[in-house]
Amino acid sequence: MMQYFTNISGGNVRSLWPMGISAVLDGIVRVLPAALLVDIFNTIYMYFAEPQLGLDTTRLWTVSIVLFVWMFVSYWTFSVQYDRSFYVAYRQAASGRLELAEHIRGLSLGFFNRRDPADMTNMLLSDYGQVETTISHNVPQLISGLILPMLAFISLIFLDWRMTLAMFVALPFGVLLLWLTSSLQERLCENQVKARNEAASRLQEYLGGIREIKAHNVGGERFQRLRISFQRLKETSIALEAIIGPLIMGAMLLARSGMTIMIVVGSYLLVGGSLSLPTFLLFLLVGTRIFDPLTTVLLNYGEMKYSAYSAQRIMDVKREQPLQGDKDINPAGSIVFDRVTFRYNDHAVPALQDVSFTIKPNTITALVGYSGSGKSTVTRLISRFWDVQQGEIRIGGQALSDADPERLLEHIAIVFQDVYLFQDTIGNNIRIGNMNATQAEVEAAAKRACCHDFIAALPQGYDTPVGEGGSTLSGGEKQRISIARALLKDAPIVLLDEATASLDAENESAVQQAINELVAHKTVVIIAHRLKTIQYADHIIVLEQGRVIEEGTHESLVADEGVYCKLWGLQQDAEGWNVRT
Ligand SMILES: Nc1ncnc2c1ncn2[C@@H]1O[C@H](COP(=O)(O)OP(=O)(O)OP(=O)(O)O)[C@@H](O)[C@H]1O
Repeated sequence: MMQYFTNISGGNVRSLWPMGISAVLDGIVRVLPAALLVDIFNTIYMYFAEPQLGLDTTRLWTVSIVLFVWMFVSYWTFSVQYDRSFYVAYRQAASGRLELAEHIRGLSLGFFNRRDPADMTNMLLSDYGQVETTISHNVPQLISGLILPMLAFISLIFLDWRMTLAMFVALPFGVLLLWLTSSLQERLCENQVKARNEAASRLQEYLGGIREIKAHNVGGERFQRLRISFQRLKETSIALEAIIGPLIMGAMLLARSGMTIMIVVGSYLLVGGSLSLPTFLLFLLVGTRIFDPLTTVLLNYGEMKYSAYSAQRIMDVKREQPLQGDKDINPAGSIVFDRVTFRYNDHAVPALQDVSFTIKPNTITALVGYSGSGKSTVTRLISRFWDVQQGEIRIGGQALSDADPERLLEHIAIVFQDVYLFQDTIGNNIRIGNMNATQAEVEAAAKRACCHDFIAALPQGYDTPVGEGGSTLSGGEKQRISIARALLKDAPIVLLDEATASLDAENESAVQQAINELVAHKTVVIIAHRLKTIQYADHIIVLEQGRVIEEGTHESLVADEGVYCKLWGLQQDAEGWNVRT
Protein backbone atom coordinates (compact mmCIF):
# COMPACT_ATOMS: atom_id res chain seq x y z
CA MET A 1 0.00 0.00 0.00
CA MET A 2 2.83 2.38 0.96
CA GLN A 3 4.54 1.54 -2.34
CA TYR A 4 1.30 2.42 -4.13
CA PHE A 5 1.10 5.87 -2.50
CA THR A 6 4.84 6.43 -3.15
CA ASN A 7 4.37 5.68 -6.83
CA ILE A 8 1.24 7.69 -7.50
CA SER A 9 2.67 10.70 -5.66
CA GLY A 10 5.80 10.49 -7.82
CA GLY A 11 7.91 9.64 -4.75
CA ASN A 12 6.58 12.53 -2.66
CA VAL A 13 4.08 10.90 -0.29
CA ARG A 14 4.00 14.01 1.90
CA SER A 15 2.26 15.87 -0.92
CA LEU A 16 -0.74 13.56 -0.38
CA TRP A 17 -1.05 14.37 3.33
CA PRO A 18 -3.30 17.48 3.12
CA MET A 19 -5.58 15.63 0.74
CA GLY A 20 -5.63 12.52 2.96
CA ILE A 21 -6.43 14.50 6.12
CA SER A 22 -9.19 16.47 4.42
CA ALA A 23 -10.64 13.23 2.99
CA VAL A 24 -10.75 11.63 6.46
CA LEU A 25 -12.27 14.78 7.97
CA ASP A 26 -14.87 14.90 5.24
CA GLY A 27 -15.67 11.21 5.78
CA ILE A 28 -16.12 11.66 9.53
CA VAL A 29 -18.36 14.68 9.00
CA ARG A 30 -20.47 12.70 6.55
CA VAL A 31 -21.10 9.89 9.02
CA LEU A 32 -22.15 12.28 11.81
CA PRO A 33 -25.81 12.77 10.72
CA ALA A 34 -26.40 9.04 11.14
CA ALA A 35 -25.65 9.35 14.87
CA LEU A 36 -27.81 12.50 15.12
CA LEU A 37 -30.74 10.90 13.30
CA VAL A 38 -30.56 7.98 15.69
CA ASP A 39 -30.61 10.46 18.55
CA ILE A 40 -33.77 12.12 17.17
CA PHE A 41 -35.34 8.72 16.68
CA ASN A 42 -34.36 7.74 20.22
CA THR A 43 -35.91 10.89 21.69
CA ILE A 44 -39.20 10.33 19.86
CA TYR A 45 -39.12 6.62 20.68
CA MET A 46 -38.68 7.42 24.39
CA TYR A 47 -41.70 9.75 24.26
CA PHE A 48 -43.90 6.93 22.91
CA ALA A 49 -42.36 4.33 25.22
CA GLU A 50 -42.75 6.48 28.34
CA PRO A 51 -45.25 9.32 27.56
CA GLN A 52 -45.31 10.45 31.21
CA LEU A 53 -41.74 11.84 30.77
CA GLY A 54 -42.92 14.15 27.98
CA LEU A 55 -41.17 14.98 24.67
CA ASP A 56 -37.63 16.29 25.17
CA THR A 57 -38.04 19.25 22.78
CA THR A 58 -34.81 20.92 23.98
CA ARG A 59 -32.87 17.89 22.82
CA LEU A 60 -34.74 17.81 19.51
CA TRP A 61 -34.02 21.49 18.92
CA THR A 62 -30.36 21.11 19.85
CA VAL A 63 -29.89 18.16 17.51
CA SER A 64 -31.73 20.00 14.70
CA ILE A 65 -29.46 23.03 15.15
CA VAL A 66 -26.38 20.76 15.15
CA LEU A 67 -27.68 19.17 11.93
CA PHE A 68 -28.17 22.63 10.43
CA VAL A 69 -24.64 23.67 11.35
CA TRP A 70 -23.44 20.32 10.07
CA MET A 71 -24.67 21.23 6.58
CA PHE A 72 -22.23 24.16 6.45
CA VAL A 73 -19.40 22.20 8.03
CA SER A 74 -19.88 19.35 5.58
CA TYR A 75 -19.96 21.83 2.69
CA TRP A 76 -16.67 23.28 3.96
CA THR A 77 -14.94 19.90 4.53
CA PHE A 78 -16.11 18.67 1.14
CA SER A 79 -14.85 21.76 -0.66
CA VAL A 80 -11.49 21.57 1.18
CA GLN A 81 -11.16 17.91 0.28
CA TYR A 82 -12.21 18.58 -3.34
CA ASP A 83 -9.80 21.48 -3.57
CA ARG A 84 -6.88 19.57 -2.05
CA SER A 85 -7.45 16.52 -4.25
CA PHE A 86 -7.58 18.48 -7.48
CA TYR A 87 -4.69 20.69 -6.46
CA VAL A 88 -2.45 17.67 -5.81
CA ALA A 89 -3.72 15.91 -8.94
CA TYR A 90 -3.07 18.84 -11.26
CA ARG A 91 0.26 19.67 -9.61
CA GLN A 92 1.31 16.07 -10.06
CA ALA A 93 0.08 15.98 -13.66
CA ALA A 94 1.58 19.31 -14.74
CA SER A 95 4.83 19.65 -12.81
CA GLY A 96 5.24 15.87 -12.66
CA ARG A 97 5.21 15.70 -16.46
CA LEU A 98 7.70 18.55 -16.71
CA GLU A 99 9.95 17.03 -14.04
CA LEU A 100 9.92 13.73 -15.87
CA ALA A 101 10.66 15.41 -19.21
CA GLU A 102 13.55 17.26 -17.54
CA HIS A 103 14.79 14.05 -15.91
CA ILE A 104 14.68 12.25 -19.26
CA ARG A 105 16.84 15.00 -20.78
CA GLY A 106 19.58 14.14 -18.27
CA LEU A 107 19.63 10.45 -19.19
CA SER A 108 22.15 8.93 -21.54
CA LEU A 109 20.95 8.19 -25.05
CA GLY A 110 21.32 4.51 -24.15
CA PHE A 111 18.00 4.89 -22.36
CA PHE A 112 16.26 6.03 -25.56
CA ASN A 113 17.82 3.14 -27.41
CA ARG A 114 15.98 0.77 -25.10
CA ARG A 115 12.66 2.62 -25.09
CA ASP A 116 10.18 3.15 -27.83
CA PRO A 117 9.42 6.89 -28.36
CA ALA A 118 5.66 6.13 -28.54
CA ASP A 119 5.96 4.41 -25.17
CA MET A 120 7.48 7.58 -23.70
CA THR A 121 4.74 9.75 -25.24
CA ASN A 122 2.13 7.43 -23.77
CA MET A 123 3.78 7.66 -20.40
CA LEU A 124 3.81 11.44 -20.40
CA LEU A 125 0.22 11.71 -21.56
CA SER A 126 -1.88 8.62 -20.75
CA ASP A 127 -0.06 7.34 -17.67
CA TYR A 128 0.01 10.76 -16.07
CA GLY A 129 -3.66 11.23 -17.01
CA GLN A 130 -4.44 7.96 -15.26
CA VAL A 131 -2.52 9.01 -12.14
CA GLU A 132 -4.24 12.41 -12.21
CA THR A 133 -7.70 10.76 -12.11
CA THR A 134 -6.59 8.45 -9.35
CA ILE A 135 -5.34 11.28 -7.16
CA SER A 136 -8.32 13.55 -7.77
CA HIS A 137 -11.04 10.91 -7.44
CA ASN A 138 -9.94 7.49 -6.29
CA VAL A 139 -7.44 8.24 -3.52
CA PRO A 140 -9.78 10.45 -1.43
CA GLN A 141 -12.48 7.81 -1.80
CA LEU A 142 -9.97 5.10 -0.91
CA ILE A 143 -8.84 6.95 2.21
CA SER A 144 -12.34 7.63 3.54
CA GLY A 145 -13.51 4.21 2.38
CA LEU A 146 -10.81 2.55 4.51
CA ILE A 147 -10.59 4.87 7.51
CA LEU A 148 -14.32 5.10 8.13
CA PRO A 149 -14.94 1.36 8.53
CA MET A 150 -11.96 1.22 10.91
CA LEU A 151 -13.28 4.09 13.02
CA ALA A 152 -16.77 2.62 12.93
CA PHE A 153 -15.46 -0.79 13.95
CA ILE A 154 -13.54 0.65 16.92
CA SER A 155 -16.50 2.69 18.20
CA LEU A 156 -19.29 0.18 17.47
CA ILE A 157 -17.49 -2.76 19.06
CA PHE A 158 -17.97 -1.04 22.47
CA LEU A 159 -21.66 -0.51 21.75
CA ASP A 160 -22.47 -4.06 20.71
CA TRP A 161 -19.70 -6.46 19.75
CA ARG A 162 -22.12 -9.08 18.32
CA MET A 163 -23.65 -6.64 15.82
CA THR A 164 -20.22 -5.21 14.96
CA LEU A 165 -18.76 -8.63 14.21
CA ALA A 166 -21.84 -9.51 12.14
CA MET A 167 -21.43 -6.29 10.16
CA PHE A 168 -17.77 -6.87 9.35
CA VAL A 169 -17.53 -10.66 9.26
CA ALA A 170 -17.69 -10.97 5.46
CA LEU A 171 -15.42 -8.03 4.64
CA PRO A 172 -12.09 -9.92 5.06
CA PHE A 173 -13.25 -12.53 2.53
CA GLY A 174 -13.87 -9.82 -0.07
CA VAL A 175 -10.42 -8.36 0.58
CA LEU A 176 -8.90 -11.85 0.49
CA LEU A 177 -10.45 -12.52 -2.92
CA LEU A 178 -8.83 -9.38 -4.35
CA TRP A 179 -5.53 -10.05 -2.61
CA LEU A 180 -5.31 -13.65 -3.84
CA THR A 181 -5.95 -12.58 -7.42
CA SER A 182 -3.80 -9.46 -7.34
CA SER A 183 -0.93 -10.93 -9.41
CA LEU A 184 -3.43 -12.02 -12.08
CA GLN A 185 -4.88 -8.50 -12.13
CA GLU A 186 -1.40 -6.97 -12.39
CA ARG A 187 -0.59 -9.21 -15.33
CA LEU A 188 -3.81 -8.21 -17.09
CA CYS A 189 -3.07 -4.50 -16.55
CA GLU A 190 0.49 -4.98 -17.78
CA ASN A 191 -0.69 -6.80 -20.91
CA GLN A 192 -3.22 -4.09 -21.66
CA VAL A 193 -0.68 -1.26 -21.21
CA LYS A 194 1.84 -3.10 -23.39
CA ALA A 195 -0.80 -3.62 -26.08
CA ARG A 196 -1.79 0.06 -25.83
CA ASN A 197 1.83 1.14 -26.29
CA GLU A 198 2.36 -1.28 -29.14
CA ALA A 199 -0.75 0.08 -30.89
CA ALA A 200 0.48 3.66 -30.37
CA SER A 201 3.92 2.73 -31.78
CA ARG A 202 2.44 1.05 -34.82
CA LEU A 203 0.18 4.03 -35.42
CA GLN A 204 3.11 6.43 -35.10
CA GLU A 205 5.17 4.25 -37.43
CA TYR A 206 2.32 4.11 -39.95
CA LEU A 207 1.74 7.87 -39.96
CA GLY A 208 5.45 8.78 -39.75
CA GLY A 209 6.35 6.41 -42.58
CA ILE A 210 3.40 7.25 -44.81
CA ARG A 211 5.75 8.63 -47.51
CA GLU A 212 7.78 5.39 -47.63
CA ILE A 213 4.62 3.30 -47.47
CA LYS A 214 3.23 5.09 -50.52
CA ALA A 215 6.58 5.11 -52.36
CA HIS A 216 7.17 1.40 -51.91
CA ASN A 217 3.54 0.41 -52.07
CA VAL A 218 3.69 -1.56 -48.80
CA GLY A 219 0.48 -0.14 -47.38
CA GLY A 220 -1.20 -3.54 -47.05
CA GLU A 221 1.57 -5.13 -45.04
CA ARG A 222 2.06 -2.12 -42.74
CA PHE A 223 -1.69 -1.78 -42.32
CA GLN A 224 -1.79 -5.44 -41.35
CA ARG A 225 0.71 -4.75 -38.52
CA LEU A 226 -1.46 -1.86 -37.40
CA ARG A 227 -4.56 -4.03 -37.57
CA ILE A 228 -2.94 -6.82 -35.53
CA SER A 229 -1.81 -4.36 -32.83
CA PHE A 230 -5.33 -2.91 -32.51
CA GLN A 231 -6.79 -6.41 -32.45
CA ARG A 232 -4.42 -7.26 -29.59
CA LEU A 233 -5.41 -4.06 -27.78
CA LYS A 234 -9.07 -5.04 -28.09
CA GLU A 235 -8.38 -8.56 -26.77
CA THR A 236 -6.33 -7.41 -23.78
CA SER A 237 -8.88 -4.69 -22.92
CA ILE A 238 -11.75 -7.19 -23.02
CA ALA A 239 -9.74 -9.70 -20.95
CA LEU A 240 -9.01 -6.98 -18.42
CA GLU A 241 -12.63 -5.98 -18.01
CA ALA A 242 -14.02 -9.53 -18.28
CA ILE A 243 -11.81 -10.87 -15.47
CA ILE A 244 -11.34 -7.91 -13.16
CA GLY A 245 -15.04 -6.92 -13.36
CA PRO A 246 -16.44 -10.20 -11.90
CA LEU A 247 -13.66 -10.28 -9.29
CA ILE A 248 -14.61 -6.83 -8.08
CA MET A 249 -18.30 -7.67 -8.12
CA GLY A 250 -17.56 -10.81 -6.10
CA ALA A 251 -15.54 -8.88 -3.53
CA MET A 252 -18.29 -6.27 -3.35
CA LEU A 253 -21.00 -8.85 -2.81
CA LEU A 254 -18.98 -10.51 -0.08
CA ALA A 255 -18.35 -7.18 1.67
CA ARG A 256 -21.95 -6.04 1.39
CA SER A 257 -23.30 -9.39 2.62
CA GLY A 258 -22.17 -8.10 6.04
CA MET A 259 -25.25 -5.85 6.03
CA THR A 260 -27.57 -8.81 5.45
CA ILE A 261 -25.85 -10.88 8.13
CA MET A 262 -26.12 -7.95 10.52
CA ILE A 263 -29.84 -7.50 9.83
CA VAL A 264 -30.47 -11.23 10.45
CA VAL A 265 -28.41 -11.21 13.66
CA GLY A 266 -29.95 -7.88 14.73
CA SER A 267 -33.54 -9.13 14.22
CA TYR A 268 -32.73 -12.28 16.19
CA LEU A 269 -31.23 -10.28 19.06
CA LEU A 270 -34.07 -7.75 18.96
CA VAL A 271 -36.70 -10.47 19.22
CA GLY A 272 -34.66 -12.11 22.00
CA GLY A 273 -34.70 -8.78 23.85
CA SER A 274 -30.92 -8.42 24.10
CA LEU A 275 -30.77 -5.52 21.61
CA SER A 276 -32.66 -2.23 21.81
CA LEU A 277 -34.43 -0.81 18.77
CA PRO A 278 -32.41 2.48 18.72
CA THR A 279 -29.12 0.52 18.77
CA PHE A 280 -30.36 -1.68 15.94
CA LEU A 281 -31.35 1.43 14.04
CA LEU A 282 -27.96 3.02 14.69
CA PHE A 283 -26.20 -0.04 13.25
CA LEU A 284 -28.45 0.06 10.19
CA LEU A 285 -27.77 3.73 9.55
CA VAL A 286 -24.02 3.53 10.18
CA GLY A 287 -23.89 0.34 8.12
CA THR A 288 -25.29 2.01 5.01
CA ARG A 289 -23.01 5.03 5.52
CA ILE A 290 -19.96 2.78 5.72
CA PHE A 291 -20.74 0.27 3.02
CA ASP A 292 -21.48 2.95 0.44
CA PRO A 293 -17.95 4.43 0.38
CA LEU A 294 -16.52 0.94 0.68
CA THR A 295 -18.50 -0.13 -2.38
CA THR A 296 -17.20 2.91 -4.26
CA VAL A 297 -13.63 1.93 -3.33
CA LEU A 298 -14.21 -1.55 -4.66
CA LEU A 299 -15.82 -0.20 -7.83
CA ASN A 300 -12.74 1.95 -8.37
CA TYR A 301 -10.42 -0.90 -7.54
CA GLY A 302 -9.79 -1.93 -11.16
CA GLU A 303 -8.98 1.63 -12.17
CA MET A 304 -6.65 1.98 -9.20
CA LYS A 305 -4.86 -1.23 -10.07
CA TYR A 306 -4.41 0.09 -13.59
CA SER A 307 -3.11 3.43 -12.38
CA ALA A 308 -0.77 1.61 -9.97
CA TYR A 309 0.85 0.06 -13.02
CA SER A 310 0.99 3.45 -14.77
CA ALA A 311 2.57 5.03 -11.68
CA GLN A 312 5.04 2.15 -11.47
CA ARG A 313 6.13 2.79 -15.07
CA ILE A 314 6.67 6.48 -14.32
CA MET A 315 8.68 5.68 -11.19
CA ASP A 316 10.85 3.20 -13.10
CA VAL A 317 11.90 6.02 -15.44
CA LYS A 318 12.43 8.39 -12.52
CA ARG A 319 14.76 5.84 -10.92
CA GLU A 320 16.96 5.75 -14.05
CA GLN A 321 20.22 7.38 -13.06
CA PRO A 322 21.07 10.51 -15.07
CA LEU A 323 24.66 11.00 -16.21
CA GLN A 324 26.74 12.04 -13.21
CA GLY A 325 29.49 14.64 -13.07
CA ASP A 326 29.97 18.25 -12.00
CA LYS A 327 33.32 19.23 -13.48
CA ASP A 328 33.79 21.72 -16.26
CA ILE A 329 36.15 20.96 -19.12
CA ASN A 330 38.76 23.23 -20.65
CA PRO A 331 37.57 23.37 -24.27
CA ALA A 332 40.87 24.95 -25.34
CA GLY A 333 42.68 21.67 -24.57
CA SER A 334 43.10 18.51 -26.65
CA ILE A 335 40.43 15.83 -27.04
CA VAL A 336 42.03 12.54 -26.10
CA PHE A 337 40.63 9.05 -26.67
CA ASP A 338 42.63 6.76 -24.41
CA ARG A 339 42.10 3.03 -25.16
CA VAL A 340 38.36 3.50 -25.51
CA THR A 341 36.07 0.52 -25.95
CA PHE A 342 32.36 1.14 -26.29
CA ARG A 343 29.34 -0.98 -27.11
CA TYR A 344 25.74 0.15 -27.49
CA ASN A 345 23.62 -1.29 -24.67
CA ASP A 346 24.20 -5.02 -24.59
CA HIS A 347 25.51 -5.41 -28.14
CA ALA A 348 28.00 -8.24 -28.46
CA VAL A 349 30.20 -6.41 -30.98
CA PRO A 350 31.74 -3.15 -29.74
CA ALA A 351 31.18 -0.08 -31.92
CA LEU A 352 34.65 1.14 -30.87
CA GLN A 353 37.43 -1.14 -29.73
CA ASP A 354 40.61 -0.06 -27.96
CA VAL A 355 40.61 3.27 -29.78
CA SER A 356 43.28 5.86 -28.98
CA PHE A 357 43.98 9.19 -30.68
CA THR A 358 44.48 12.86 -29.87
CA ILE A 359 42.69 15.80 -31.47
CA LYS A 360 44.72 18.96 -31.00
CA PRO A 361 42.98 22.26 -30.23
CA ASN A 362 42.13 24.56 -33.14
CA THR A 363 42.73 21.86 -35.73
CA ILE A 364 40.46 20.09 -38.16
CA THR A 365 40.32 16.33 -37.69
CA ALA A 366 38.46 14.20 -40.20
CA LEU A 367 37.01 10.78 -39.44
CA VAL A 368 36.98 8.50 -42.44
CA GLY A 369 35.78 4.94 -42.92
CA TYR A 370 33.15 2.69 -44.38
CA SER A 371 29.58 2.85 -43.16
CA GLY A 372 29.27 1.39 -39.67
CA SER A 373 32.98 1.79 -38.90
CA GLY A 374 32.23 3.95 -35.81
CA LYS A 375 32.64 7.56 -37.03
CA SER A 376 29.35 8.88 -35.60
CA THR A 377 29.98 6.94 -32.40
CA VAL A 378 33.18 8.94 -31.85
CA THR A 379 31.28 12.25 -32.05
CA ARG A 380 28.47 10.95 -29.81
CA LEU A 381 31.02 9.97 -27.18
CA ILE A 382 32.75 13.38 -27.34
CA SER A 383 29.31 14.93 -26.64
CA ARG A 384 28.84 12.40 -23.81
CA PHE A 385 25.55 11.13 -25.17
CA TRP A 386 26.84 7.82 -23.82
CA ASP A 387 29.58 6.90 -21.35
CA VAL A 388 32.32 4.51 -22.44
CA GLN A 389 32.67 1.10 -20.83
CA GLN A 390 36.47 0.92 -20.99
CA GLY A 391 39.22 3.49 -21.34
CA GLU A 392 38.76 7.22 -20.98
CA ILE A 393 37.93 10.27 -23.03
CA ARG A 394 39.46 13.56 -21.83
CA ILE A 395 39.01 17.13 -23.00
CA GLY A 396 41.64 19.57 -21.72
CA GLY A 397 42.77 16.86 -19.27
CA GLN A 398 39.31 16.44 -17.73
CA ALA A 399 37.77 12.95 -17.95
CA LEU A 400 34.31 13.18 -19.51
CA SER A 401 32.94 10.65 -17.02
CA ASP A 402 33.23 13.37 -14.33
CA ALA A 403 32.19 16.26 -16.54
CA ASP A 404 28.88 18.05 -16.07
CA PRO A 405 26.94 16.92 -19.20
CA GLU A 406 25.10 20.24 -19.62
CA ARG A 407 28.20 22.42 -19.25
CA LEU A 408 30.10 20.12 -21.60
CA LEU A 409 27.51 20.68 -24.31
CA GLU A 410 27.79 24.44 -23.85
CA HIS A 411 31.30 24.10 -25.33
CA ILE A 412 30.22 21.98 -28.29
CA ALA A 413 28.30 22.84 -31.45
CA ILE A 414 26.97 19.84 -33.32
CA VAL A 415 25.71 19.66 -36.87
CA PHE A 416 23.98 16.36 -37.47
CA GLN A 417 23.59 14.86 -40.87
CA ASP A 418 19.86 14.34 -40.37
CA VAL A 419 18.88 17.84 -39.27
CA TYR A 420 15.82 18.13 -37.07
CA LEU A 421 13.90 21.38 -37.16
CA PHE A 422 11.23 22.13 -34.60
CA GLN A 423 7.68 23.09 -35.53
CA ASP A 424 8.38 26.77 -35.07
CA THR A 425 9.54 29.75 -37.13
CA ILE A 426 12.81 29.60 -39.04
CA GLY A 427 14.16 32.41 -36.83
CA ASN A 428 13.42 30.48 -33.65
CA ASN A 429 14.94 27.35 -35.12
CA ILE A 430 18.20 29.21 -35.67
CA ARG A 431 17.90 30.82 -32.23
CA ILE A 432 18.17 27.35 -30.64
CA GLY A 433 21.92 27.94 -30.95
CA ASN A 434 21.61 30.89 -28.58
CA MET A 435 18.23 31.68 -27.10
CA ASN A 436 19.32 35.21 -26.17
CA ALA A 437 20.44 36.17 -29.66
CA THR A 438 18.97 39.33 -31.17
CA GLN A 439 17.29 39.34 -34.57
CA ALA A 440 20.40 41.04 -36.02
CA GLU A 441 22.62 38.25 -34.64
CA VAL A 442 20.30 35.58 -36.05
CA GLU A 443 20.42 37.23 -39.46
CA ALA A 444 24.21 37.63 -39.31
CA ALA A 445 24.57 33.89 -38.56
CA ALA A 446 22.15 33.08 -41.39
CA LYS A 447 24.19 35.24 -43.80
CA ARG A 448 27.41 33.45 -42.84
CA ALA A 449 25.63 30.10 -43.25
CA CYS A 450 24.45 31.12 -46.73
CA CYS A 451 20.78 30.79 -45.89
CA HIS A 452 19.76 34.42 -45.44
CA ASP A 453 18.83 34.92 -49.08
CA PHE A 454 16.40 32.02 -49.32
CA ILE A 455 14.87 32.87 -45.92
CA ALA A 456 14.44 36.55 -46.85
CA ALA A 457 12.73 35.49 -50.09
CA LEU A 458 10.02 33.61 -48.17
CA PRO A 459 6.73 35.55 -47.71
CA GLN A 460 7.13 35.72 -43.93
CA GLY A 461 10.93 35.75 -43.90
CA TYR A 462 12.37 34.63 -40.55
CA ASP A 463 8.83 34.29 -39.18
CA THR A 464 7.97 31.55 -41.68
CA PRO A 465 6.78 28.48 -39.80
CA VAL A 466 8.58 25.21 -40.48
CA GLY A 467 6.74 21.87 -40.58
CA GLU A 468 7.64 19.30 -37.94
CA GLY A 469 11.14 17.93 -38.58
CA GLY A 470 11.63 20.61 -41.25
CA SER A 471 9.37 18.84 -43.73
CA THR A 472 8.68 22.05 -45.64
CA LEU A 473 12.35 22.70 -46.50
CA SER A 474 14.88 21.01 -48.78
CA GLY A 475 17.78 18.96 -47.41
CA GLY A 476 20.34 21.65 -48.29
CA GLU A 477 18.22 24.41 -46.72
CA LYS A 478 17.86 22.43 -43.50
CA GLN A 479 21.61 21.78 -43.43
CA ARG A 480 22.37 25.48 -43.76
CA ILE A 481 19.86 26.39 -41.05
CA SER A 482 21.51 23.91 -38.71
CA ILE A 483 24.91 25.41 -39.55
CA ALA A 484 23.50 28.87 -38.78
CA ARG A 485 22.41 27.48 -35.40
CA ALA A 486 25.92 26.23 -34.75
CA LEU A 487 27.44 29.54 -35.87
CA LEU A 488 25.16 31.38 -33.47
CA LYS A 489 26.25 29.12 -30.64
CA ASP A 490 29.87 29.97 -31.42
CA ALA A 491 31.20 27.03 -29.35
CA PRO A 492 34.95 26.28 -29.37
CA ILE A 493 34.44 22.63 -30.36
CA VAL A 494 32.53 21.77 -33.53
CA LEU A 495 31.31 18.27 -34.38
CA LEU A 496 30.18 18.05 -37.93
CA ASP A 497 28.53 15.19 -39.75
CA GLU A 498 29.29 16.46 -43.18
CA ALA A 499 26.40 15.77 -45.51
CA THR A 500 27.25 17.44 -48.76
CA ALA A 501 27.22 14.16 -50.66
CA SER A 502 23.46 14.04 -51.02
CA LEU A 503 23.13 17.65 -52.20
CA ASP A 504 23.04 19.09 -55.69
CA ALA A 505 26.03 21.11 -56.89
CA GLU A 506 24.57 24.52 -56.03
CA ASN A 507 23.49 23.48 -52.55
CA GLU A 508 26.74 21.63 -51.98
CA SER A 509 28.89 24.68 -52.64
CA ALA A 510 26.60 26.82 -50.41
CA VAL A 511 26.78 24.29 -47.58
CA GLN A 512 30.54 23.92 -48.03
CA GLN A 513 30.93 27.69 -47.80
CA ALA A 514 28.79 27.68 -44.63
CA ILE A 515 30.94 24.92 -43.15
CA ASN A 516 34.13 26.88 -43.88
CA GLU A 517 32.65 29.80 -41.90
CA LEU A 518 31.73 27.50 -39.03
CA VAL A 519 35.05 25.74 -38.57
CA ALA A 520 37.39 28.73 -38.63
CA HIS A 521 39.53 28.91 -35.45
CA LYS A 522 37.74 26.00 -33.78
CA THR A 523 38.60 22.47 -32.72
CA VAL A 524 36.72 20.58 -35.40
CA VAL A 525 35.87 16.92 -35.78
CA ILE A 526 34.32 16.26 -39.14
CA ILE A 527 32.82 13.03 -40.39
CA ALA A 528 33.90 13.01 -43.98
CA HIS A 529 31.89 11.31 -46.65
CA ARG A 530 33.62 12.94 -49.62
CA LEU A 531 37.36 12.86 -49.18
CA LYS A 532 38.00 15.81 -51.46
CA THR A 533 36.31 18.06 -48.86
CA ILE A 534 38.75 17.08 -46.14
CA GLN A 535 42.01 16.68 -47.99
CA TYR A 536 43.31 19.83 -46.31
CA ALA A 537 42.35 18.66 -42.81
CA ASP A 538 45.16 18.82 -40.24
CA HIS A 539 44.60 15.23 -39.21
CA ILE A 540 42.74 12.30 -40.73
CA ILE A 541 41.74 9.22 -38.71
CA VAL A 542 40.69 6.13 -40.63
CA LEU A 543 38.35 3.74 -38.84
CA GLU A 544 37.48 0.19 -39.73
CA GLN A 545 35.11 -1.98 -37.68
CA GLY A 546 35.53 0.22 -34.62
CA ARG A 547 39.33 0.35 -34.72
CA VAL A 548 41.74 3.05 -35.83
CA ILE A 549 43.67 1.56 -38.73
CA GLU A 550 45.43 4.62 -40.15
CA GLU A 551 46.20 8.20 -39.07
CA GLY A 552 47.96 11.13 -40.67
CA THR A 553 47.58 13.90 -43.20
CA HIS A 554 46.09 13.41 -46.64
CA GLU A 555 49.55 13.34 -48.22
CA SER A 556 51.06 10.89 -45.72
CA LEU A 557 48.04 8.55 -45.95
CA VAL A 558 48.09 8.57 -49.75
CA ALA A 559 51.82 7.89 -49.63
CA ASP A 560 51.24 4.93 -47.26
CA GLU A 561 49.01 3.33 -49.92
CA GLY A 562 46.64 1.84 -47.34
CA VAL A 563 42.83 1.90 -47.00
CA TYR A 564 42.63 5.70 -47.23
CA CYS A 565 44.67 5.69 -50.42
CA LYS A 566 42.33 3.06 -51.86
CA LEU A 567 39.24 5.09 -50.93
CA TRP A 568 40.81 8.22 -52.36
CA GLY A 569 41.56 6.47 -55.60
CA LEU A 570 38.02 5.15 -55.85
CA GLN A 571 36.51 8.57 -55.24
CA GLN A 572 38.85 10.17 -57.71
CA ASP A 573 37.81 7.62 -60.33
CA ALA A 574 34.10 8.00 -59.73
CA GLU A 575 33.14 11.55 -58.86
CA GLY A 576 30.11 11.42 -56.63
CA TRP A 577 31.12 8.15 -54.99
CA ASN A 578 29.89 8.01 -51.41
CA VAL A 579 32.18 6.40 -48.87
CA ARG A 580 29.14 5.45 -46.80
CA THR A 581 27.62 3.15 -49.41
N1 LIG B 1 22.01 3.81 -31.41
C1 LIG B 1 22.63 2.67 -31.72
N2 LIG B 1 22.28 1.54 -31.10
C2 LIG B 1 22.88 0.39 -31.39
N3 LIG B 1 23.86 0.24 -32.28
C3 LIG B 1 24.26 1.33 -32.93
C4 LIG B 1 23.67 2.61 -32.69
N4 LIG B 1 24.26 3.50 -33.47
C5 LIG B 1 25.19 2.83 -34.18
N5 LIG B 1 25.21 1.53 -33.86
C6 LIG B 1 26.10 0.51 -34.39
O1 LIG B 1 27.43 0.88 -34.07
C7 LIG B 1 28.30 0.68 -35.18
C8 LIG B 1 28.98 2.01 -35.53
O2 LIG B 1 27.99 2.90 -35.97
P1 LIG B 1 28.29 4.40 -36.38
O3 LIG B 1 26.99 5.08 -36.58
O4 LIG B 1 29.23 4.99 -35.42
O5 LIG B 1 29.02 4.18 -37.78
P2 LIG B 1 29.39 5.26 -38.87
O6 LIG B 1 30.77 4.95 -39.29
O7 LIG B 1 29.11 6.62 -38.39
O8 LIG B 1 28.37 4.85 -40.01
P3 LIG B 1 27.69 5.83 -41.11
O9 LIG B 1 28.79 6.37 -41.95
O10 LIG B 1 26.81 4.88 -41.86
O11 LIG B 1 26.93 6.86 -40.36
C9 LIG B 1 27.45 0.12 -36.28
O12 LIG B 1 27.62 -1.29 -36.26
C10 LIG B 1 26.03 0.47 -35.90
O13 LIG B 1 25.14 -0.53 -36.33
